[in-house]
This record gives sequence, structure tokens and C-alpha cells, in this order.
Amino acid sequence: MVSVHKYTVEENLPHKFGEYVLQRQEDALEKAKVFNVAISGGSLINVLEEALIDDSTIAPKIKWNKWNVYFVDERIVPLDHKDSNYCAFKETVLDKLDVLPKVYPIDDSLVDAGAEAYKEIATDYEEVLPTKLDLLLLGCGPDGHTCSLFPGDHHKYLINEKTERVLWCHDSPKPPSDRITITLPVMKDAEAICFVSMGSSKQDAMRHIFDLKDTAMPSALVNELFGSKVSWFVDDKAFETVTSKY
Ligand SMILES: O=C(O)[C@H](O)[C@@H](O)[C@H](O)[C@H](O)COP(=O)(O)O
Repeated sequence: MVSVHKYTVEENLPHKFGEYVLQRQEDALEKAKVFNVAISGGSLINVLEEALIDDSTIAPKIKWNKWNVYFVDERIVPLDHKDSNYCAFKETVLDKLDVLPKVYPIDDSLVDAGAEAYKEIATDYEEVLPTKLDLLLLGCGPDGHTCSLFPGDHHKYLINEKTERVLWCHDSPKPPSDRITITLPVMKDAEAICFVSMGSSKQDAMRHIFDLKDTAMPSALVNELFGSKVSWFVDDKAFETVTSKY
């Protein structure tokens, strides 16, 4: 069963999320010297800023020098492009830190080289990713996608992948069209998975995921497959139409 943490604006979701991340950091550092985290793009990056930088009780406890940061998905664009998840993370988080984590972006030297090279970007990133990540921090799109695992027959190859850990996602319904994404085997091996979903644009997806358990939506499939290690941080707007109890 997944854990759902639901908050109103007054209850300060970013702070609660920050406490959760802090706990995962402490758990990981009890066992190892580094904390291996993979993050998505989108609004999650702003929540990271609010939780881990702006929150004055959480910020001093974050041991950035022990963090290794990877990306659960990345758009195939130069790293300084506005669409790059790395670029968003750099501008929103890294540029505001005095002590930096180690960050592992994609190799962007091949972004203009076409399809064969895109496969290579994915394969190369698979080499970079540790086998077991301590924490995956995920978003969920209004269509139920997570990472760049999109719903629908055209993108079934991503969800069906059993061996390769990073794939090239082409014809993405959300631009830009070419991306890389982690696959379910990476999620299977991860210690913990955490989604953040906020705002009324997520209502329909939340109803499909939590009430209808519609596993055609990749985020619902993640719940079904890996439930006990999955946490959701949601606000009351996103969950307004969900009737199931958690
Ligand atoms: O590369 C991407 O497009 C993002 O990583 C994407 O997968 C994002 O996580 C979700 O779309 C949720 O984004 P929002 O929280 O901004 O809606």
C-alpha cells in the first residue's frame, strides 16, 4: 500500500516533503558515505527549492556534499537550454548553494546527432546511474505520466522494458519530442520512490490513479508494482475529487 501525505496550503507541503527527504538522507548515510538521488523536472524542482533551500529548519540539515544527483528523465537538448531539466535544477537549486552536490547530467555533445546518437545518450546514462538509488523524486503529469514514461500504445515500449534501465523516448506527447527516461527496473531496485503532485490540473489523474487504479497510467502502475516503498505528497487541490481512503 502506498503512503499518501495530503496537505492544505497552510500545512506547508514543502516542509513536510523536506522532512521526508531528510529522513531518507539520514537513513542512506547510516549505511553509506553518499546519498544517491534521482530527480525529475517540472514543478518538483521548485518544491525542492522551497523544501531544501528556503526552509530555514530543513536547509542546514541537508548534507549536499554527500549527495549524488541524477535525473530520472532528461530532454535531449543542450544542458544550457531552457527545456533541460539539468538547466532548471541548476538555476533553481544549484546556483543558490554554497556547498554543491555531485551532479550527473547527460552528455549533451550528441544532442544534434540524430536518432542513433539518442540511443547512445540513453545507453551512456545507464552506465552513469548506480544500480540502486536511495530515492527517486518524481512528478506526475495530468495524463498520469511519470519520468518520461507516457501512457498509450505508442509508448508501451517504455513501460514494457524489462532489462534496459534507461531508454530513448521519442515522439513524446509533451515537448520536446526526444528524451531519455529511466525504466521500471530502476524503480524496482530503488530504496524509495516519492511523487509530488500539486494543483487542480492533477485532479483527473489523481482520480484515475487512486480511485480507479487505472494502471494504463504509468504512475498508477508504479503504485501497483512498488506500493510499499512509494510515497505521495499531494495537496488538497490535486486530491479534491479522490474519494478512496489512504
Ligand atoms: O521531463 C519532463 O517533462 C518532466 O520531468 C515531467 O515528467 C514532469 O515531472 C511531469 O510532467 C510533472 O510535471 P509538473 O509537476 O510540472 O506538472
